[in-house]
Amino acid sequence: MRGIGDGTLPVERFRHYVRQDYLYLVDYGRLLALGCARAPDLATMRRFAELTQAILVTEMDLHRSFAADWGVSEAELEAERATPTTRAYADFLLRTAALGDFSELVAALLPCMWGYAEIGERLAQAGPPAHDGYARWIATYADPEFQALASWCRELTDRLGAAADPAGRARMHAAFAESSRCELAFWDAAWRLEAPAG
Ligand SMILES: Cc1ncc(CO)c(N)n1
Repeated sequence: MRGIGDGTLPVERFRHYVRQDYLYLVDYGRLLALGCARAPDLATMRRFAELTQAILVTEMDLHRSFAADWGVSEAELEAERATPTTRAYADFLLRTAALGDFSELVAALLPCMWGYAEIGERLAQAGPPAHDGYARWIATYADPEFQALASWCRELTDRLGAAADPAGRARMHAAFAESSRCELAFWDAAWRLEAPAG
């Protein structure tokens, strides 16, 4: 992340990250769409629809723009093979969405939004790097709209946590912790240029 902030990140690591992140975002979009379907009220449904749109359109446009810069087509991005780390993270999210309750789903999606909002904000405060692509990456996550969606996710998690019984809260904690571990592993996998599964 520091390498994105100061423009020194070797581009092969960034490329690896963008290609795997594209696959990740497809499933993250599915998670949000499932959240939309399961949301307890219409106002929450609308937010989930907005979140889904923000990921599948705005955020993935960023990835598509990088791919275009590298002469990589959208179809090639989609055809990329997932690494074990990408697969494990996406499987965990979708398993939680399929088998857990709405509160667990929300706790599982929070580290993704919160982590990137935090990184985007901090790197933006330090000023844009000389590298155009990395500056674009930072601007996407520092954007007030992304920041607002991340804040809303935090508030929703707090509300659901306050309303949950101790066992429900423990399940939320577990989902949040597992997702946070997956986030860290995802950065590390790009750094190591992890090979695709199978
Ligand atoms: C792995 C990962 N987590 C969170 C985000 C932010 O949506 C992202 N693009 N990728």
